[in-house]
Amino acid sequence: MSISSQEICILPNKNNLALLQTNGMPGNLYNICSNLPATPTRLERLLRDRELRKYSKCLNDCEAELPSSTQDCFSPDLETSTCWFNDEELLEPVSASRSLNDDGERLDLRASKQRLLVVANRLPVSAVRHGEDSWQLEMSVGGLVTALLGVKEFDTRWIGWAGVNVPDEIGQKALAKALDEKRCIPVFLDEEVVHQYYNGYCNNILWPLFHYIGLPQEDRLATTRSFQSQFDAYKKANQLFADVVNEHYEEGDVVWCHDYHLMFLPKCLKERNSKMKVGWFLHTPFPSSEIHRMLPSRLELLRSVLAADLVGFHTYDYARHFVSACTRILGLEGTPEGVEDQGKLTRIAAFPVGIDSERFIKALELPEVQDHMKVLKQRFAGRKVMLGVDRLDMIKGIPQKILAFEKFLEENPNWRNKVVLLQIAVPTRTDVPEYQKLTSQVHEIVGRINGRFGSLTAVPIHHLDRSLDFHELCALYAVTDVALVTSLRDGMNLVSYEYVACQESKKGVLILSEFAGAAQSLGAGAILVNPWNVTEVASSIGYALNMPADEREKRHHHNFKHVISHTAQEWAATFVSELNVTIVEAQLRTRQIPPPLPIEVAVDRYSCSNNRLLILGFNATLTEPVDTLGRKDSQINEWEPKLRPDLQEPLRKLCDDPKTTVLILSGSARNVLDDNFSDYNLWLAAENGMFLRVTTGDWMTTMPENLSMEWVDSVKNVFEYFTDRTPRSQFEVRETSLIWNYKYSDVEFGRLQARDLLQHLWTGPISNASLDVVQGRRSVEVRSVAVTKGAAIDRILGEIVHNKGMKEPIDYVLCIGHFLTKDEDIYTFFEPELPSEVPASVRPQVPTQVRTSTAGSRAALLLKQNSMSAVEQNKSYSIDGDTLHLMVTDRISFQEGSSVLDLQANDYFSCSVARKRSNSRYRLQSSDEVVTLLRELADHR
Ligand SMILES: O=P(O)(O)OC[C@H]1O[C@H](O[C@H]2O[C@H](CO)[C@@H](O)[C@H](O)[C@H]2O)[C@H](O)[C@@H](O)[C@@H]1O
Ligand SMILES: O=c1ccn([C@@H]2O[C@H](COP(=O)(O)OP(=O)(O)O)[C@@H](O)[C@H]2O)c(=O)[nH]1
Repeated sequence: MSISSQEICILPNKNNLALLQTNGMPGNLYNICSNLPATPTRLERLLRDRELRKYSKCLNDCEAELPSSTQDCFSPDLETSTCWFNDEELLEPVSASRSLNDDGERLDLRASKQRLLVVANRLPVSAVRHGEDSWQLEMSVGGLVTALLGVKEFDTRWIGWAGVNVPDEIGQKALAKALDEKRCIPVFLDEEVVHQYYNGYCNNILWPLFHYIGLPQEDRLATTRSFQSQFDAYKKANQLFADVVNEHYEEGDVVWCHDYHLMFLPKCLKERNSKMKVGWFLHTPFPSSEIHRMLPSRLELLRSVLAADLVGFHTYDYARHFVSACTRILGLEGTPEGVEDQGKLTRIAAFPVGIDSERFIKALELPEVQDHMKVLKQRFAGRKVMLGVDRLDMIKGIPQKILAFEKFLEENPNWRNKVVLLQIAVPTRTDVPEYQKLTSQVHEIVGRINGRFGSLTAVPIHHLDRSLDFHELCALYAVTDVALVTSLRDGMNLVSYEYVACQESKKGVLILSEFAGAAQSLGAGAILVNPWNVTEVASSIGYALNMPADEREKRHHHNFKHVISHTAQEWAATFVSELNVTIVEAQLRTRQIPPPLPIEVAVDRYSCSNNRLLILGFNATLTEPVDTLGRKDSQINEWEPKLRPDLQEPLRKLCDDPKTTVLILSGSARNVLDDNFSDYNLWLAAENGMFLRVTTGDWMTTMPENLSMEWVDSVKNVFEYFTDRTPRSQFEVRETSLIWNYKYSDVEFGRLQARDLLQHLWTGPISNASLDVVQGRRSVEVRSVAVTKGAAIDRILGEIVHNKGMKEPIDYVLCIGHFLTKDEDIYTFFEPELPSEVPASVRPQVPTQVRTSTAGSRAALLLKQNSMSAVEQNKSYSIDGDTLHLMVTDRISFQEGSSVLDLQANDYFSCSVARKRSNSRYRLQSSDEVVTLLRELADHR
């Protein structure tokens, strides 16, 4: 039995329950098929890569002990004045260390580092113009910069916007040159694009939406109106980034796109070069699909991101939301590995970012930091100091923090002169009106509280609207007693990591919002709070200030261990390693997909043959493609499948060709085929071949004699029950099978219901019946064991040959369809020596031998020319209403002689339609391609 990710075909049996896995759940059977023997699994590759990294780090550490002249790295100075980040290690260029081949197998310690193009809206430096061709570079502020500056394992180049408009060529050249020294490459965006793309679409639409703030209340309508032009600017800006990447890309580079500013970039890059290794990482939360679906551009954004090979998030929750958006909004398949679209898998995973902890720990020893610490200690002597460090952004919950502090002072008068809140509020996105409003709001609250609780000599809140330099910040982190992080939502929040890194001697307490990604990693050591609950935050402040030393120590120790082991370096290395592995895996998977049908060859062989058989599936092969989510009426359409109008003419021509026999072989009921094909001169096989009719004659049944249908009523009851309880699901009763379809229902609810249904079928009243329960992508079908297209074709061929009085053997077979794996036995029927488990990659593309005239091997195939007596002797007829029953027993003995099927290897074409994996020899992408094929055949008589 072959198994695909879409359908699992299992005989009802309690022991099979372990196999009952719906897509998107661990243990999906897809894993089983994708693991070719002797091929390392993804986990094996990743573990091996991790080992190599550890080994290489160990070696680098040893190298670091060597005199500096023996090391081949240089560190350009960063020209800064107000820059707080001026460490010489930053933005360092290449030094030798290690390299992995694509399989992660070889360690070459002297080879150069892997080239990494980091593409982010913001460069680590922002430019300030000092003259026509003179620029000063200042370090940019924000967690993304902090995280990426910690990435040192690669030969990295940054591509991004320098935060300034440079309209003139002289200025652009000079800036590019200055940036080049820092291994940065600028993307120039003009003022209008920045306004619409950065201030508008990024920071006024995506940012608030991704942080669950919703669109700005006051100008919501204005935003709605300007949405399209902002989205156009967003796409345009992304294309400009792509152009710069393409200009600097070298084969083998890893291109790592960052954040919500560049969701369109993976698509732009892959369209130009599908071989480029592209990863995309989101630094913000990815919201529930219920939020994402509000975006008018929801489909485009998701699809563009999915063009990447690997998509990363800080937490499993964000990753889960993204997968859910893809399944609910795009209707794609979510698997444990990621999201699958037309056979292309985009891997989705969580990669929590960290900081370069060593840098902070070492900085505490520097004299300038020690000096700052001394000053701060003197300044706040006798008072406990609480610290807040945030960009002045509405997601950071600064007003909520200050209000909680006010409540604490209100309720704890004894603390009023003994505690101070130091709030560093770094100005950010100052051109966006919402941010301007926030600044005034915060100033107002701070003023009010200081007025209320301040004295002539001291105020409870020290609020600074500015950034600090690195040394000042480290000193602050080190001397304060409590850090207060009250983000309403925050992708990660690196401030909390930095605070922990600097608290090894003081063991201060971290109060951390449960809505920051960091809560998932530092949650055990921190005091977690809901920032919206001012009372809870106020009491947590009291708890933190009064916490005994041993509890502080325990909590700090836990977090410190995490911060020093989950560093930015580790984050980047893990992401890139996983990206490399994903690419290797994608190549392996591609080899499992059948190659496209060589239409020219199929047509050419067709025109050279004399007695051709065309076996065509109906649903999704000859019908219009239906779009599950895009069109609201598609469910209704699918209830009544219709032959595509553009197929009518070619099909008629093919049917009228005396050298061609056309057989429509479908799971559909007889009336459906009658409705569509009565006017054509062809053969209809309904219900997977259990009923057969030449359109000039009556229906007959080819059901095996002993086929029991006693189970139908019980299964029908079960299906009715589930249909009632699953909105938009439906079930169809056919004569030999029952199908429950939940394609249009809520994906997750549908899956859960299917799981329940299957469990009931396997353990309930019909568990001992001889049935196949076939789980389709979003359906469950129950049929008798003997009912498959492959089993029926045997009898059908016998009848066709007999009925037509064929004198010549069939010398060309084209069999195309969108068949369930269970029904793909029809493909192997014509080449039985091929085991169905053999993946497409291993199958010979041109088979050496297909079915020929060996006597006596299979019923109804081998007939003595001019004599149908063998078949006739084994046939019996009965009449039931309008139906003529043709009973053919499975075992028929044949007289020796020539065959009705004399098929050369290259005259047999099995071909799946719109299937990701298949046992067919070839594939067609969609029914559109079927149209092309049939038109071509019809033109070659
Ligand atoms: O570049 P700006 O528009 O001035 O904004 C600064 C950065 O803010 C965001 O940072 C996020 O990334 C951090 C690191 O992963 C994470 O800890 C934090 O929770 C996020 O808010 C934004 O995502 C960056 O693109 C901006 O550069
Ligand atoms: O005056 C300051 C205050 C903070 N930061 C840095 O800004 C980053 C803030 O990152 P976080 O993840 O906490 O939030 P984001 O601002 O990225 O949303 C941290 O690395 C801080 O050290 C800074 O560069 N200058």
